[in-house]
Amino acid sequence: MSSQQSPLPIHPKKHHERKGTLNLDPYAAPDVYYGTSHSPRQVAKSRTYSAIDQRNSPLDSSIKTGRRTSHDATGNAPRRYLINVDETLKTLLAREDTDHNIQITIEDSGPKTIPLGTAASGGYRRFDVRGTYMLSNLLQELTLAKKFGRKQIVLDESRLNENPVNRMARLIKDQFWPNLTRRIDGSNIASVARDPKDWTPHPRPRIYIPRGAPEQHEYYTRVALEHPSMNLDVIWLNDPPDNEEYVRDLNSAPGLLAIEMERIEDTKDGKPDYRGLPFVVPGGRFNELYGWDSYMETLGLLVNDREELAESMVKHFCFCIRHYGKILNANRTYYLCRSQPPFLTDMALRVYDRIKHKPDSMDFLRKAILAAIKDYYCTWMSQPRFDPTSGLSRYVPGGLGVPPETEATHFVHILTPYANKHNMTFDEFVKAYNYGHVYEPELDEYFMHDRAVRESGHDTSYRLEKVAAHLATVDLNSLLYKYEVDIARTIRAFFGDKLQIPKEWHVHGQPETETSSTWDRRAKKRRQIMDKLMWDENKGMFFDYNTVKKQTTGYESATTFWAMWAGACTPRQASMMVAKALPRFEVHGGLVSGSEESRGPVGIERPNRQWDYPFGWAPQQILAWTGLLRYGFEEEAQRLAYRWIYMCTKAFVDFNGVVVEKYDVTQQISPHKVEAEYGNQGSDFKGVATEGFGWVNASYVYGLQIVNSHMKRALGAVTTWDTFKKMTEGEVMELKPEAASVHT
Ligand SMILES: OC[C@H]1O[C@H](O[C@H]2O[C@H](CO)[C@@H](O)[C@H](O)[C@H]2O)[C@H](O)[C@@H](O)[C@@H]1O
Ligand SMILES: [Ca+2]
Repeated sequence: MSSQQSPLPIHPKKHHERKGTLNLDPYAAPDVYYGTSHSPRQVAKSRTYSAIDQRNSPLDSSIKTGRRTSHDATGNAPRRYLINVDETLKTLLAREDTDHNIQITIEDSGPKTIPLGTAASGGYRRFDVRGTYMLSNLLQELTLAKKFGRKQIVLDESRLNENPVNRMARLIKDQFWPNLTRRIDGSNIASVARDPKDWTPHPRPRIYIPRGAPEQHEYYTRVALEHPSMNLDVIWLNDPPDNEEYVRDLNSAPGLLAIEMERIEDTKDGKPDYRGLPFVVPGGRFNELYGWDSYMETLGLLVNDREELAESMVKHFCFCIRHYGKILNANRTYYLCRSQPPFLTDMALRVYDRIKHKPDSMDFLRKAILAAIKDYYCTWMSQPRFDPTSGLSRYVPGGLGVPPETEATHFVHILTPYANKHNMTFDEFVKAYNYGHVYEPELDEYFMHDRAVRESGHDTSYRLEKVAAHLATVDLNSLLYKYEVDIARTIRAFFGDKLQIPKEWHVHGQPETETSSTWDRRAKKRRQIMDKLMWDENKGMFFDYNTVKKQTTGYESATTFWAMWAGACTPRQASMMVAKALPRFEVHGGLVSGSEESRGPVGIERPNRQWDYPFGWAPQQILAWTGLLRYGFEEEAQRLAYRWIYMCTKAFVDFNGVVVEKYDVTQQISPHKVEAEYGNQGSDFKGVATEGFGWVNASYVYGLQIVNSHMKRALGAVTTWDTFKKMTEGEVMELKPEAASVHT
């Protein structure tokens, strides 16, 4: 074949010229792969495309009719295809997407094969791309190429038949994290301030600024004046910002809450200029800085060497604690009274460990610990969250009325009987109730618990429904135990056992200097109380403690393993949890949130709750793996990580690269299909998933640090745990060295 017909790098003399363009890493990120390798200049220079014999292009009639064609064999060189993007996309979807959802999955019943012309033959020789996985990868690649404006591409086959574990990990690193990354500043405020959950008739971008950040008010005011078309509303926040009536009233004009910015070079006319620090959002309809999602994401970001992102998320939390008094559920006005499970100390220590060579790293750690101490006192150890009788803490956020951010229909079944009772329409009743024009103490009680459920992050679950605000949960108290030990350890190890508290971080009644012994005592005390009030020796697990009824709830929840994560249990308790509790939660795809028995029967009258059986969530897996490793249960940690990674990989392979917020961990075939409450964020994409879901992305790359290389190979071949176990029976499993460092 002449070089005219085959101008791709098969000619040694041409090889050098094409370095960095057509000879790109086949696994390069899409912006590089479709941006550089197929730049218009390169296309014009190369005769590749003009050399395509259209009669033999992948778009000829034989493809459209699905007829098989004969192929030439090639040598051992990696194969590349020459593809006209639009037409191949059209043909591919027409043949293979038989249920028309713009995804190619195992539920489609097309011929499952499409011939593509090789680049080496100028499109003349063709080979079949076969099977759901390769075809769906083709769809994903073509969709990406189109997004980058490519009309024609040279596509490495290795992008289509890539080991699925490598592919998913690669997408998380190169695409999902960047696509989930946001900043809030003048360059994008008009779009990021928009809220897909905004319920008002005329949404507009609004940014609320705390009184302690006048520089941001000045900055955004200038941006709004300079860009009137943005229609940006810049509003001072009241001080204090979390008065319940005030927060309720803000629901008629909801907006973003300002977070940390960095000063950059002044504008041309000498005005102070700022840039928002980056952060990662959870994904789906959640487009803000979230509380515990950010911690989970941090674990994945650190695996993927994105410490600068993790660092700035810690800085955002410090900003939130300083100006809003807490780590917010998320930075929207309707979350001003609500926090989420606190992970700041562990997050900051992990980040510090990765940035300690930087000159300002000690400042970073100091500020984060000062912020965590303030969060501890103001949020978690103040009433109503702190229960002085038990000495434990509960999720009890403030707030009035109906949480506005849920789906419109979410509370219909609860509120309709009250609307009928007051002879009002649904909307009239909600308004009257929110503004105290009708008095319904039972509803007040219901919504107090509902808000607590949301603050717990486990929204929603029969474990917590109608009782959450009374519960000293295992999860929260384990996290606070971890705060206490981390603070003690940090003060001792980094601050000479004397941490001075500057004025801006000082809390009423706090000593001017914090020392480790106080924090050690607090931790010891909490552990004793947890042991006394929450531990069940017979069941071998910790249970939530009802501070009103003064008894444990008996609801079996995977949050029992958080005590292991935090180091709040004895080695003996840890062994008992492994022996007795673990079998109650371990299923096909890892850990289920709670036991089926505790959840009880479900049906039309009692629908599934997304944080109950049979659903499994990334944070539960991550914390259990880390806890198990902490107490020396490597085998169990590896097995659970294997199960979870297998399940995510299987869904990814069979369902067009899907990565979702949560999974039905009992399902072998389509675990990503979850019919509960808010649907499943991350499943609704056309052609290609571009973000995954923050904490699942993190769990995947973090879990890959825990399984050993043998397991990783088996996962790449999509081998179930049971098969893998049979294959390796009798072998002694090696523990990956990285696994030893996954806990702090
Ligand atoms: O809008 C409904 C609820 O959405 C959030 O909760 C869920 O998503 C969060 C983001 O991934 C996650 O942190 C939480 O655990 C999920 O249950 C939000 O946090 C809730 O406040 C909100 O009511
Ligand atoms: Ca389909």
